[in-house]
Amino acid sequence: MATTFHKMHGLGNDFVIFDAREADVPLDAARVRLLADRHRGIGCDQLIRLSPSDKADLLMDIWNADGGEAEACGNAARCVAALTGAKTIDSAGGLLEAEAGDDSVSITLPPPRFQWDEIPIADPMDTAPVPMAWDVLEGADAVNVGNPHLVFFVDDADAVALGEIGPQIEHDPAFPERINVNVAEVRDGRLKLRTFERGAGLTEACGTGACASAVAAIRRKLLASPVAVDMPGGSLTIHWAPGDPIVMQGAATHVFTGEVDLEALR
Ligand SMILES: N[C@@H](CCC[C@H](N)C(=O)O)C(=O)O
Repeated sequence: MATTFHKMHGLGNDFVIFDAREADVPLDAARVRLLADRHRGIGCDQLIRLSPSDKADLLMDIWNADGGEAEACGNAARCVAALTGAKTIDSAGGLLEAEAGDDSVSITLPPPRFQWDEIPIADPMDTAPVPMAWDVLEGADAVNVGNPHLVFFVDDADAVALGEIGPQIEHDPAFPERINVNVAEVRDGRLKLRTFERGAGLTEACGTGACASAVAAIRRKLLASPVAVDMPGGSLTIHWAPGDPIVMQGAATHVFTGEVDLEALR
C-alpha cells in the first residue's frame, strides 16, 4: 500500500516527513534506516512523523538516519510549520511555537539547560567548559536545547577533521545519550558553524546546533543577540537572552511529495 511522504530540507539538512494525523504510519528503527538510506531508500538525515497531540497542533516524532530517536530538530520544525501551518508543535524536547512567513519560519524553543545532569553527562562536572579533550578539541561548552550539544570554539572551523573526531566524541561514555558535536568560529561578528550530528554524521546545517552554539557564544560574550550563524547549507538567525526561550529564524524548502510502499522496503 502506498504511503504519502514529503521530502523537505532546512538549509540542506533533509527530511522525509510522514503525516500520520489521519492514518497511522508504522515506523521502527529498521524501517527508518532503510527509508533514510540514500541508495536503498529515499534518503534523508532525519525522518519525521506527525501525529495528533492534545497539547499542540501536532506531535513531531524524530528519528535520525541510524534509526535512533531524537528529542529535537530545529530545521525539521521549520519544515513542519511551513508544510502544515502548525503554530504549536509538541516534541520530546518540549513544546515549540512556530510562525511561518513568506520566506522564512521562526521557531521558539524552550530555554536552554546547562547542568551536567540536564545535558546529560555521566558524572558531575562543569559544563562551561567541560574539562575534557579529544585530540585537538578541548574546552567545549555543553548545552541542551531539547537535545544535547557540545560546542567547541575554534580558530578555523574548516580545519577540524570533524568527520573523524565527531564519532569518537558522539560515542564517548561520558555522554550516556550520545551527543551532537559543533565546531564554531567567530568571524566578522558572525558564527561559522559545522556540525557532526548524533545519529546522522556531518550535515549541511543543524538548527539546534545553531541555537546551542549561539547561546554558548552569547554566554561567553563573544557575540550579542541576534547571532547570525553560517553553515555549509545556509544561514540562520538566533535570538536569545539568559533565562529566555530561544528563537530561530530561517528558510524551509519543500522538495517534492511522493509515495512509498513501506512493506516493500528490504
Ligand atoms: N538536524 C537537526 C537535529 C537532529 C537531531 C540530532 N541529530 C540529535 O540526535 O539530537 C536540527 O536541525 O536541529
